[in-house]
Amino acid sequence: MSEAGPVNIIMIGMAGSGKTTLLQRINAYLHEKKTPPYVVNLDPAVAKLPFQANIDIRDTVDYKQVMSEYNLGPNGGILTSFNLFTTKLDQVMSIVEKRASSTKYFLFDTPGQIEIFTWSASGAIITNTLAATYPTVVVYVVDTPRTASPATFMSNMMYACSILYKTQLPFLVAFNKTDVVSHEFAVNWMEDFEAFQQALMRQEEGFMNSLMNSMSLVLDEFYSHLRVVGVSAMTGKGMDELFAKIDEAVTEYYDEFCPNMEKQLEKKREQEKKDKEQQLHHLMHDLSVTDGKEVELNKPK
Ligand SMILES: Nc1nc2c(ncn2[C@@H]2O[C@H](COP(=O)(O)OP(=O)(O)OP(=O)(O)O)[C@@H](O)[C@H]2O)c(=O)[nH]1
Repeated sequence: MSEAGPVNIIMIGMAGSGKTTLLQRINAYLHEKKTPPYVVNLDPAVAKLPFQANIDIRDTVDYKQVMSEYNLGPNGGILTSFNLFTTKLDQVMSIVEKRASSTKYFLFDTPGQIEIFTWSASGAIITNTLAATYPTVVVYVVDTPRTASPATFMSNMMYACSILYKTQLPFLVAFNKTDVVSHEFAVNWMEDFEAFQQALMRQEEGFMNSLMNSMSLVLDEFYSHLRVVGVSAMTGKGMDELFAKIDEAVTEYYDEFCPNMEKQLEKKREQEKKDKEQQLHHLMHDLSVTDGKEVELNKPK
């Protein structure tokens, strides 16, 4: 891994949060900066893209055909298409490697059904493969106006938190649609626990109130390390700040993610070595038990 390598940016977020629109905004921003990105669409069900994807999952699999062929519903069709595409990931990676010297950013749009990417084996294979090759940053897109109530804010943050812990990748939250509602309330709730509690008491009652109170205590630790930026995919507001946070996330990739990954690999290698030694030990033991006599194998009936 070289520090001059390109950066993979993976857009993740709830359906309708504005992933595709924000990706298009980033695309335009990078074209303006004379560093055109390489764009990969991983959403098999998107009807129309506002940009020309360099690699498009829809060119490889037709999710409607997959649905009828395997007798699946829409989500099953999207997941199966996604799995089928992942079998060709080596081809995507060879393109990424070929383009690495001339492209600074690779952008990945993911399906609106967020769990298809975040909780599937294929999603993990894609993120792990990308992160093992070049700095990879997750941009978690939030629909700010729809997150203005404490309950939706809390569930969105819990989701973001679970994705961070699952991927372990440098992460940032992009509060989108700030042309409609400013994200200041969210920053305030993250920084000031009492402000969140007051908002909670105004809107939620009973069980929900105490549940969210406990959850917000858990999230406190998550907030303290979280990178947050307010953007508008529609107007382009916040793009410089977004890229400043992406730069910070890339630094985290080299300073924290890579050494951790190296430690985990070392642990895995040690375990494999131990397993091999144990297998060899068992084999030697079995050989000495049979004491040179021919071992009788089960005959097929
Ligand atoms: N006002 C405003 N609307 C936005 C913004 N970003 C996206 N939208 C609108 O939000 C809607 C959803 O945007 P998409 O980009 O399709 O969202 P998505 O997350 O890719 O959606 P899925 O593919 O279904 O997951 C569209 O109507 C966009 O025009 C923004 O910054 N401001």
